[in-house]
Amino acid sequence: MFTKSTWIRLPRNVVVGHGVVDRTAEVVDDLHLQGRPLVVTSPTPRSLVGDAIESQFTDSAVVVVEEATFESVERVIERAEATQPGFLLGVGGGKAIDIAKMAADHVGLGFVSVPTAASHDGIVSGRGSVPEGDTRHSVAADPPLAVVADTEVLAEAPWELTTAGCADIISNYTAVMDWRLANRLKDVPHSEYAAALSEMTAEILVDNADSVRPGLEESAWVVTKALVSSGVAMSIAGSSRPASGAEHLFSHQLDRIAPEPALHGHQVGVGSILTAYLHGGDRGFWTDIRDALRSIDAPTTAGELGIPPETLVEALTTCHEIRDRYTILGDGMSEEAAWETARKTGVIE
Ligand SMILES: NC(=O)c1ccc[n+]([C@@H]2O[C@H](COP(=O)([O-])OP(=O)(O)OC[C@H]3O[C@@H](n4cnc5c(N)ncnc54)[C@H](O)[C@@H]3O)[C@@H](O)[C@H]2O)c1
Ligand SMILES: O=P(O)(O)OC[C@@H](O)CO
Ligand SMILES: [Zn+2]
Repeated sequence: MFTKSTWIRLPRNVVVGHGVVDRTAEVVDDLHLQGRPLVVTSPTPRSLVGDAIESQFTDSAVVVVEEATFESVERVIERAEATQPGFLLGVGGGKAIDIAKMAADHVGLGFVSVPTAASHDGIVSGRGSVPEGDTRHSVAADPPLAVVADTEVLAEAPWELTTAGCADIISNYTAVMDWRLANRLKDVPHSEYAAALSEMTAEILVDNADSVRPGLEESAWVVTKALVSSGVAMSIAGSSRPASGAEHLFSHQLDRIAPEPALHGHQVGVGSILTAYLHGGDRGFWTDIRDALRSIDAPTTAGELGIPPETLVEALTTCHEIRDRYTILGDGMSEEAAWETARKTGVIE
């Protein structure tokens, strides 16, 4: 008897292009959302597009968040209970969008994602990523009802935010390898459609790396399309598996232990060099990953990340513990092997 079922949640409208932030109210109308918005944002994005967004609504409430924590989610929920909005707008980088997404899910309201940086593939996904104690949760949440990605705003964002988004996409290669391995070894549920879409997204981005250059609105367009596509792969999978393997565990651990963590995308990019090496050894394709990262100006070494070598090795040897997600790291690497991997790949000079 056939008993399988799936429920793929996707945004209804994805609006990408020049000046579209001024059409946020129109996008909201198209979704038939009622009432006023609660804008969830952080200080810089608020100063950049806050007025442009708020002026489109007769009345709006705002909550400013700084970190992706459960306390921040709680604060947004309290603000929503106090202000009774009709929907939430998440405006900013990955952290503000994750918090808005999770709070909206909790209070049962619709949510619209307005990224101000092309820095991560949570723009569209039905996941929220939050650290807690020794672990890192990938929380299921309703994906945004709509995405409003203004390429003018995204192109003016600091270049390193865009290169972080590119690296988050390039890391899909190793995430998919880990997912296939986990399926073969541990019978972890796997979707070949989601895996293929995730890999293809990385491939298209790498093929177009030449057109990804600072200040070009065309670059913001190329990268945003890839981030949307990667988020859709996560929605099809019903998990972050197609875009998050051991390279993400490594980055999540750096977020916990590094004196000054780097951007999420930059850390997963370097993690991807390391885990690509583990998948294939000397004959592996880790050099392709490194070269792809270099071609879009993303970091490829501990030094470029600003992470001390000892911290990087500690993250590599302990990150398998932070989540129950089987990857190439298995039940952990020895310290010697971690140093060797980091040196052979040039991640530690
Ligand atoms: N839910 C998911 O599926 C998913 C996917 C990928 C990443 N993430 C999460 O997203 C976070 C990483 O996102 P991030 O790299 O955007 O970090 P972030 O949200 O901390 O943003 C980085 C900084 O850039 C600022 N910023 C945003 N737009 C700007 C602009 N236009 N100009 C100047 N500054 C601007 C932000 O205010 C912040 O200070 C991590 O917590 C990661 O786990 C989630
Ligand atoms: O579930 P996590 O590991 O937070 O991954 C989500 C996202 O960062 C994938 O690019
Ligand atoms: Zn990521």
